[in-house]
Amino acid sequence: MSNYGNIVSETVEHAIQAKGLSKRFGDKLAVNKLDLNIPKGSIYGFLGPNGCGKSTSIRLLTGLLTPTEGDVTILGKPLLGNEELFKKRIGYMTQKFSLYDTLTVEENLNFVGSIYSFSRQRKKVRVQELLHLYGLEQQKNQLAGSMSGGQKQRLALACATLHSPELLFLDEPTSAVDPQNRREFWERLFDLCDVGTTILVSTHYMDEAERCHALAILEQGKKRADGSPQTLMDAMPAHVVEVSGDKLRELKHTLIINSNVLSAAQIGAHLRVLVKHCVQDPLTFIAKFSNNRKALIVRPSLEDVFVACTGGRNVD
Ligand SMILES: Nc1ncnc2c1ncn2[C@@H]1O[C@H](COP(=O)(O)OP(=O)(O)OP(=O)(O)O)[C@@H](O)[C@H]1O
Repeated sequence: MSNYGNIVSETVEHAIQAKGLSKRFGDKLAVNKLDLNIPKGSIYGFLGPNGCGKSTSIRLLTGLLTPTEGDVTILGKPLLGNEELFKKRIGYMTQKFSLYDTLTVEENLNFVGSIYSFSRQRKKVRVQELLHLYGLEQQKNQLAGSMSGGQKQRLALACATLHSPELLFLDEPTSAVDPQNRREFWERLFDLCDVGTTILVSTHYMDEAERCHALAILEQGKKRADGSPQTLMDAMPAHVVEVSGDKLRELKHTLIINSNVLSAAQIGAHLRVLVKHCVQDPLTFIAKFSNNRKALIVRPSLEDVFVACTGGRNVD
């Protein structure tokens, strides 16, 4: 169902559009002139380090924060003035999962159903459906506070989607869970996407960002690059050279002070070096320092793109 592949087409319907979106807290410009065009039915990622403005951007797009400047259009209508209307069409899962620890799994879901004014019968049916869908039937009488990270995450997603929102915002939803739970969680996101839900997810993790149909790399409140993972990798603004041999730490320290080197990081038995595009022949350039060590030009990864776009600062 995703129409991300048609993003260049004029006929693409957008779930989220933002133009010049900015948010200032005192002297701090947390979000700086953000432009977004996110097609309906796609999974879009915000990738960036702590404090780069991911959560603030999400709060601006959900109407929980008022922008200092800029406009947001959600599902074809301006967000400003329609915040109440959108409450029923938007789901939001926060980093902390926002569960009531002293309520059971079922009580948490019932509570959300009441917030959305579901009738008793509709609530009963929907809660049973979600308990089944998210594998929580066995835990339905367990207090949310006593559940594992993965179970809490499933319950939080069930709560955020109880009212079947067309648009779902997920703020670092997998920070507290193990890789297996992260995998399963992403399968559930694609199931939601398949029935037409548009999902915006923020993350620190490269592997998660690579699962998105498209993503924005954010740094210090600014969008440094955006596009599908493949497009970003194809348009990588640096050469990637992998060097192998001995004394790689020594070589790293020599390379990193050269102004044509964006980054040098050891990955296993290789040194992965990002050389600026202005260097015409990166292998000859590296050979000047590498003392007959083996060097190869390799395909960029999303992490290389991230490093090149953000000047070498790492996500944590
Ligand atoms: N209510 C606020 N008042 C003042 N400063 C704020 C407020 N909310 C966020 N900030 C600042 O804005 C910047 C962006 O914060 P934000 O929480 O959006 O980043 P983030 O990318 O979501 O970080 P994290 O990954 O740690 O959640 C940070 O410097 C933060 O301290």
